[in-house]
Amino acid sequence: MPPFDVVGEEAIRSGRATDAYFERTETTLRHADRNPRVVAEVTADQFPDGEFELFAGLKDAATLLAGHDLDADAIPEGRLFDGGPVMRVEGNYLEFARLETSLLGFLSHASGIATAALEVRRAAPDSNVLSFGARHVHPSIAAVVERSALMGGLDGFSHVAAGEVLGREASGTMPHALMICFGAGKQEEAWTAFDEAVPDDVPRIALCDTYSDEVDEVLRAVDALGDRLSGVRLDTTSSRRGDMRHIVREVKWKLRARGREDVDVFVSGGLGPDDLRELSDVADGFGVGGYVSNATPVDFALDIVERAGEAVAKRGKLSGVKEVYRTRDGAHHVGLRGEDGPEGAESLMEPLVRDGEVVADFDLDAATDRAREDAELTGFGERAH
Ligand SMILES: O=P(O)(O)OC[C@H]1O[C@H](OP(=O)(O)OP(=O)(O)O)[C@H](O)[C@@H]1O
Repeated sequence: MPPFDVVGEEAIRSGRATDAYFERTETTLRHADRNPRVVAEVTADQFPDGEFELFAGLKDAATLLAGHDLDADAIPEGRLFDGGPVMRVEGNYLEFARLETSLLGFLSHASGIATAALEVRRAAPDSNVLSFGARHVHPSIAAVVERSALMGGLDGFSHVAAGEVLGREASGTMPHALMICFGAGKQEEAWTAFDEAVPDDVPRIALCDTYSDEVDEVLRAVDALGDRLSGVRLDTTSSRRGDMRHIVREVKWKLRARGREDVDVFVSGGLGPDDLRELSDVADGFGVGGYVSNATPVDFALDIVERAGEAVAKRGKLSGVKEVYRTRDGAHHVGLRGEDGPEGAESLMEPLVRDGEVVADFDLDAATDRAREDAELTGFGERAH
């Protein structure tokens, strides 16, 4: 038995990370000597409805398909979509039947998290926003959470091992546990010990809400660390929160009165886009956890839409191979392959896998840029969203 309840990489790659009915399907199709050439599409909604979502998780999905005798196309990571396929797979069905479960899981979870991150980003476009939510999810998907958060436009993340996977460094300073290890009335000792202990390149951001009033602790942190203090974090628990906007403004006022306008004020704890809209003109940065990491996965399904060259579909699904477009005015359009798209519209599908070889690249910064540009074009995350 493995030490943790984790389905491993080998099970995912080999296709054992699947639902049992695909194994039964394979057995039945082989028994019947039937393995049709099909086109299958991954779709969340059939038609556009004005609600965009951000596409993520494609790097892992492509890795899953690699080495199988099939072709695949997809919209690039970081594009917004609203109805119609985000991906299509063409090949003999038995090449990829058992991969459906993991394929949808890779895309669904990452896209849900990336969409929530983009909402957060759009709510406070100029603030420093970090992803703090890995603690809410199974550790085996921490890198998925942090990569998706970055794709949505967050500025950094807290999870150390996810940073190793992504080749980026985790951020963060001190929890309440550190303050409590020193004890009430000894906040100065905790902040000073932190300053003495951690490397110089770690920002000195003092947690200022543990035992007493936020303004009081902030001014004490200023006195304790002097010029070395670069910021303060207010993580006031919800039962004691009061008017956070007023508290932040008062903190900023009193920092200014001390000649310490340079000290940044960060807010964290239970925040979502509405809170960031409310606070972004007074606070300098935010830590956002559960709103992003606990996002509902996108409800993707994989459906066969063409069998042996003939358009097919189950009831309620649209038959035939489709293309998706971004129109000049920022709308999403779904049409049949071979038809002309709307005039001036951009076709979104690109080659992903050819003859089992991954032909796309998955640069995270480029995906983040696409997400920002698409959000601006489509109006994603504006108040009405
Ligand atoms: O609330 P979320 O948006 O999900 O963000 C994550 C929260 O987790 C931490 O607090 P927590 O009280 O769990 O830990 P701490 O007391 O050690 O800081 C962190 O300080 C955030 O407030």
